[in-house]
Amino acid sequence: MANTVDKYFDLVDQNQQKFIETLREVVEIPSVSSDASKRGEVVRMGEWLQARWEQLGAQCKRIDPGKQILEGEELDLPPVILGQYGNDANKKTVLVYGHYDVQPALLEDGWATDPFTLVEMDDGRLVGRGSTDDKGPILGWLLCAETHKQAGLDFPVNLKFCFEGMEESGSEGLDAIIVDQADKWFKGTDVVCISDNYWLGKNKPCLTHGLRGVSYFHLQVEGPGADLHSGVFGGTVHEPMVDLVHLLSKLVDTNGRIQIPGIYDQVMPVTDEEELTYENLEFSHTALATDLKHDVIIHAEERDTLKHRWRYPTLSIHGVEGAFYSPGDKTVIPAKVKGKFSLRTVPNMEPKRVAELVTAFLEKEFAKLGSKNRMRVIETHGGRWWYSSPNHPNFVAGARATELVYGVKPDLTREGGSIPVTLTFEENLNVNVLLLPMGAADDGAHSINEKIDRRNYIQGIKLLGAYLHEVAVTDMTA
Ligand SMILES: C[C@H](N)C(=O)N[C@@H](Cc1c[nH]cn1)C(=O)O
Ligand SMILES: [Zn+2]
Ligand SMILES: [Zn+2]
Repeated sequence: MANTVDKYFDLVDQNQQKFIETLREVVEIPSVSSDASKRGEVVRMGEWLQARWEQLGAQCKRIDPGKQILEGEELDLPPVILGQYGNDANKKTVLVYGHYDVQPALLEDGWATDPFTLVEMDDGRLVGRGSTDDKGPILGWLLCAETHKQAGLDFPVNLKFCFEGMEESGSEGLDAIIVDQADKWFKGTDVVCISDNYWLGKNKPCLTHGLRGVSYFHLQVEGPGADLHSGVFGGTVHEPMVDLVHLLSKLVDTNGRIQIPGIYDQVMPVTDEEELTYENLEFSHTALATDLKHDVIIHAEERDTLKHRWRYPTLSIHGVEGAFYSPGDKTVIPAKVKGKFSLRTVPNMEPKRVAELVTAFLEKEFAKLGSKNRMRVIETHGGRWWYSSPNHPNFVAGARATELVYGVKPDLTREGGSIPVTLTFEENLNVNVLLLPMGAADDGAHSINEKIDRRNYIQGIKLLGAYLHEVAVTDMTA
């Protein structure tokens, strides 16, 4: 094994520039799943992936999950690309998952360069939307397989893959496909690996064994039939935006404490054993404050910041649809506004209970306003939290691979973000799932100037390959 892996590492080093060009090609496809006008681009990205894997000899199956209504338009959901690369009864079978859709990005949001053009900076940052979330990592699996084939190296496992184009918009349609394909396409899977999250800092790699869930809400307040002149109607009608701002202000206090009664009732208490897991992690408020560009950290202790990222629920307010937001001064009373907020959920919160508590609270608060406007709470998408033991041999394989590539033992972390499909794989395939991130803490996923460092991208391609070689020689039944 050592010889093959060394050859593989050498080839990855030699092909660095080519791999960056491949990343450039996919960043140029603006596959934004939340934007109806970009749906064709999301599909094009899925087709790009399928074509490239088929060229390599993988057997692929495209599943179109159905329709969705977005911005009042009926749209085809982007395809789920399932694949099988290699089918040797003597090898283990690893299923990898990733997503080829990205978050929205506009130059005017504050990007220094065009978000859909990959730019390599002097300090090694490869800047472009999707570079770290999740186009870099999904290319990692492809480039690993291509490199083995080009060099005539034996591929260590049978690889199954599942790539979706709706992760950033609630993975609509995917759960049903996984349930349906559990005994078909996914049959024979020994372990699952997902590369779609980030290290805790900039230098120390990690393995991740937990994710928070997400419950996303629209709070709609509707009043008059059309926007009104504030000089004529201000002070004489109930304004939807005024009601909405009142309601949004009740959800969470300025120290991040959720104000919805009952929301913390289902949260698992911290045990002494869990306390120990916050020791010796490579995480510092100094580094975090630098990444944030301004010290806006609420908590005094690092471990409290991590607890509020990993194991306590949080509530964030994202935006208001229908409100005036352009430059300049418009004296309008918007007729209908939608406040958007989400909760990140943790063990043992149940999504149904969360929705009930949120709705009951907002209805009560709205009633107190005595407004003649109409209010609705709509849960638009959700995903469940996931928590797993990091003692499974799949994690041992991930740790060995990390040591081989980076020369250090990885930290064991949980992730504040959500990858809803993780639990669906675990429950329906009855196998262990490992999260093996490629990117670093300061990559700026979902933010402006998203990047992946050249180091993380190239070493990450090695890491995914090394992991597959380690799985091949690790007893997964232990
Ligand atoms: C962690 C992962 N890379 C990610 O960014 N997940 C998203 C999933 C999501 C849910 N609703 C919209 N997107 C996230 O955690 O926000
Ligand atoms: Zn992602
Ligand atoms: Zn994301």
